[in-house]
Amino acid sequence: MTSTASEMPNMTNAGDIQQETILVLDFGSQTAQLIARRVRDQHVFCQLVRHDLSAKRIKELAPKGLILSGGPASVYADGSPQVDPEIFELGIPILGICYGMQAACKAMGCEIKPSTSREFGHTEILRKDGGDLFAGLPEKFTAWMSHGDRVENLHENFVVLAETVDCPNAAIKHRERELYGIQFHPEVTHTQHGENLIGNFIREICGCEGSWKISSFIEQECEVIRERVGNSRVICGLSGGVDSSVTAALLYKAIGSQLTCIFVDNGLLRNGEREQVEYEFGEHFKTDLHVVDARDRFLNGLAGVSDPQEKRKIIGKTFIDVFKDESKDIDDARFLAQGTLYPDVIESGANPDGPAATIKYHHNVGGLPKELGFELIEPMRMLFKDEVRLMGKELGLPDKLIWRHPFPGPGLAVRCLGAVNAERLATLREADAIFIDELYESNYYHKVQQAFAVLLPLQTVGVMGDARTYEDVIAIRSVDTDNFMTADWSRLPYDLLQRVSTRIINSVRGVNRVVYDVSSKPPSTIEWE
Ligand SMILES: Nc1ncnc2c1ncn2[C@@H]1O[C@H](COP(=O)(O)OP(=O)(O)OP(=O)(O)O)[C@@H](O)[C@H]1O
Ligand SMILES: O=c1[nH]c(=O)c2[nH+]cn([C@@H]3O[C@H](COP(=O)(O)O)[C@@H](O)[C@H]3O)c2[nH]1
Ligand SMILES: NC(=O)CC[C@H](N)C(=O)O
Ligand SMILES: [Mg+2]
Repeated sequence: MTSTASEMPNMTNAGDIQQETILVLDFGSQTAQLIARRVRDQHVFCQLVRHDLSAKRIKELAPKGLILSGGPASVYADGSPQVDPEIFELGIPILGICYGMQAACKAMGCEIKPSTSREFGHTEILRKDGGDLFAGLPEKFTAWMSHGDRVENLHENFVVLAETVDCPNAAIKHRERELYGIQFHPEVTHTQHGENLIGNFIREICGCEGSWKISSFIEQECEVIRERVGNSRVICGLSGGVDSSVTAALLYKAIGSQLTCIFVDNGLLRNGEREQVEYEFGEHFKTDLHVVDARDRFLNGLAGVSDPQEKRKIIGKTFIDVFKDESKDIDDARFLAQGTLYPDVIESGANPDGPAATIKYHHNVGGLPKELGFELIEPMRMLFKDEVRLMGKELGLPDKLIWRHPFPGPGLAVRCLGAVNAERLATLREADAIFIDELYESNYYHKVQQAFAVLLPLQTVGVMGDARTYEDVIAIRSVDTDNFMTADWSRLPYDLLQRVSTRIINSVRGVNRVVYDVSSKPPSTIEWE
């Protein structure tokens, strides 16, 4: 069978989930991802799905529990997202958080209204009842709230577990069903005992044992890969980045010499990157490594294109074309392995069960051509970056590689805003190398999670050697993040920024201005395109 990108062969299908799973129904909360991470911290697999997933589909997926996330809307507003009321008949324990609680209560016949006193930030929670959800928690604790609506006229079927000064129904439980609601957010670290509360829900109430560990995931995936691949060969797109290196290491563990790695020099790489990959993977790892020089092919394809989504699509397609051509000489190369991660999948809106918003087409997911010509193997499609790093460690990869900053597959093309050509790429490459060098020199490289330079599509006026200049602007970006779904800009020391700026302006021809990006994600993203 030849798979197309839209079929997504190893997407979760009915019956796919063997391990105990919690599903988070996403109502658009900024912290929905965080809920999933918190659940996984308890060694229980957790997936984000769309808020209106039908009860029928949920039953097929057979989760041990459901968590309804918060969300920006008001449940009483026209067109606001609602749950399928049938989910309350499935007999699966449910925890509603903020909007999720309000949506559940509305479905159960309670009234939700705008509150006269809204609660944002730290709020004291006062417990009123024992109960499993709060087991082991103190009578009073501080939680993080962010709501303007509240549940009024609580139905008699509910009992109140906790209140705050301004919110009489801060935590509730249905008398007959395993249905809980909390108006505060246990997933954020500002909430005291949030971890215990989530732990109580998934272990005591949903009955999860918590056996989902990276080491068992590796063994399980190796089995799945061996079974799927049989005696065929697997081509792995290897970029030298964390994700594909871990993918390659996992595949090597599973199928050994049936693996061929292809590194594509797409002309969009950073200074010295090709040499580094050739050295590290050719010398240290005994894999069959093909290095393909496809610089002209990519740059010709990108000529005259400045739309970011268009760039990603062209790059995604060219990658596949290169993989196809290169694998012509490789016998029975049926499979293509990629280091696709969960955030790539979610942000591309590519999971039919998942939340729908398309933020950008990651070149390796939404940017893939329809007729792929390979069956995809994406063992980490359900993992977050920090989990992949753990897996890399478990598989014995060196720290230097595991802790490398991520570098997007479309490379410098999405950091060279506007036209992409050899000359502009050279300018960007030089500026980027200086920034990274200074980060290493000052021991900041490993204190931040991702840093890079961006070449802006505009010129500004400068004065150099008493003469007017009208030249390019370089933006530098550095972020602190643990899972790349949310991020804050790094508070780099001024003298470091100053050294970077001086070195770039003095030595990179055609640049007369450097700016530092002070935006967080959200509302910005980490990359500029
Ligand atoms: N230059 C390249 N040659 C071959 N394959 C590539 C190249 N760049 C990206 N890919 C493929 O696309 C996938 C996604 O790229 P992405 O940048 O997200 O991951 P990565 O490079 O492996 O890790 P990191 O996020 O740490 O950079 C890679 O896992 C790899 O399979
Ligand atoms: O392989 C990739 N293909 C892409 O198209 C792509 N876009 C963003 N990124 C990387 O993803 C992380 C989050 O980036 P954003 O905040 O810009 O969405 C950051 O680490 C980005 O570098 C990509 N990686
Ligand atoms: N954080 C939330 O889920 C907010 C829910 C709803 N919009 C409110 O203001 O109450
Ligand atoms: Mg990369």
